[in-house]
This record gives sequence, C-alpha cells and structure tokens, in this order.
Amino acid sequence: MSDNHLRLGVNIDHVATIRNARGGAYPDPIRAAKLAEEAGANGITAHLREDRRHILDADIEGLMEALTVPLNFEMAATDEMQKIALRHKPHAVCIVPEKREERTTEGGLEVAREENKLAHFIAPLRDVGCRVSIFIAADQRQIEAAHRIGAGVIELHTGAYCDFHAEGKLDDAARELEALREMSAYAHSLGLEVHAGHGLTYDTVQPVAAFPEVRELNIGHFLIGEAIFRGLTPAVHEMRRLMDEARG
Ligand SMILES: CC(=O)[C@@H](O)[C@H](O)COP(=O)(O)O
Ligand SMILES: NCC(=O)COP(=O)(O)O
Repeated sequence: MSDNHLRLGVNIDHVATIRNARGGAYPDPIRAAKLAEEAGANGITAHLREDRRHILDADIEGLMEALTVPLNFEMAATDEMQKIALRHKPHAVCIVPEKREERTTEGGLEVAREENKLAHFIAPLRDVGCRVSIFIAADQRQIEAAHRIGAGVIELHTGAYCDFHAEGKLDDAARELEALREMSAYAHSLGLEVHAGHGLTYDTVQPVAAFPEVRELNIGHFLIGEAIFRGLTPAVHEMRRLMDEARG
C-alpha cells in the first residue's frame, strides 16, 4: 500500500442503535462490520459508551473474534473501559470524551487539563500493544498535550465543520476546515499519525480526504443511514471512490 493511502474505518455503532430500539438481535452490527470489511473498509470502529446506548460488551467480543481488519475501539477514559480494553487488546483504542446527556460526541477530549491522569491511563494500553489515539478538536494546545502524554495517534473531530456545512453556513465551515488543515499538518510535524472523523458525508468528505497528512477517516452514522437506501456495500464503495478521487 502506498504511503499516500487513506484508510477508511467504518463505524458500525448505529447498526446497534437500530437493533437496540427493539432490544433484539437484529440488525447485527457484526454482520454489518463483516460486510463493510468485504466492501473494502480498512478497519472497523465501535464506541462502547458507558450507557451502552448502542454497542454492547458482547459486540466488542464478537468483533474481536470475527474481524480480519483492525478494530478501533472507542471509549471514555474510565477504569471500567480500561479493563475491557486490556482484556480484548484491540488494534487501536481511541479515547473520547463522553457525557451521558449528549446526543453524540460533542467535542474533543480536554487533554491539556488532564495530562497526568491521561498519561497514566494510556500507559498500560500501550504496554499491551494497543495503538492509542486521542479524539480531539483541531486545537494546537490539545495536540501538543496528546503528543506529550505519548499518544501515537490523534483523531481530529470534524463535527463542527460538517454541522456548519449542513446548516449552509459555508464561511464557518470553511473556517473549521482551515483549522483542520493547519492542525493536521502541525500534528504530523510532531510525528503524530493523524486521523479524522465525525459527521462526515459524501458532501463533506473530500476536502478532509485531500489533506495529505490525514491517514485514516472514521465514518459511521451517514454510511449506515445511506445503507438503508443503497445497501451497505455500495454505500462504502461510494465513500471509498470519493476518498480516492480527493486523494488524487
Ligand atoms: C467518537 C465518535 O465520533 C463516534 O463514536 C461517533 O460519535 C458515534 O457515536 P455517537 O453517535 O454515540 O457519538
Ligand atoms: N470517530 C468518528 C467515528 O467513528 C464516526 O463518527 P460518525 O460518522 O458516526 O459521526
């Protein structure tokens, strides 16, 4: 794979959201993950929220058994989640901020304020071989703190850019995109691997995919929604096509 290759991680959380609406066994997020893998996803992302609103513990177990591509396990920095991650040892652990009352992940992790605590928190995860990624806003202070605590990877939160775009506030979207561009380059210059994601759609993916420093995009909610209309395989193929086109 060339150095310029941009990986696509498919987030299957919202297959579980639909399943949990009825509390049964379908649609099965593991089946969706396997289908995404067959469609060309380079990894699968799943967020085990503390309130278990979508992904459940058994899903993480199932994904660890079933996947041949890497699992990016998103979790809050809590003792409970650390134990789960240490038991499964996924390829990557992405530390995200979590609030029970939020509808979705509203912002990036406050690394700078919690530097010592987070450095201790991620050390055992790194010791067992997990790549540790930190989900942060495009903010130089947070990037520098993520670097200092020893994270190898950051994932930049693209939600504000996508929300402004969806609301037609194109000047605000352009400002957010510029911050993402500058901070991708800055993080890369520190030796961090740069990922990005949250809220990306066919309409918003290309400008982010075009940043040469970004190595992976994690995309879920839009793709699972699009799968209702065109099927998951064609939905993933179209995202891949747009990413490749943007990458040139
Ligand atoms: C951290 C992140 O961006 C993803 O986990 C995404 O937010 C999907 O999960 P939620 O919709 O529950 O936030
Ligand atoms: N970390 C971002 C992610 O996994 C996917 O976010 P979304 O596309 O579901 O908003």
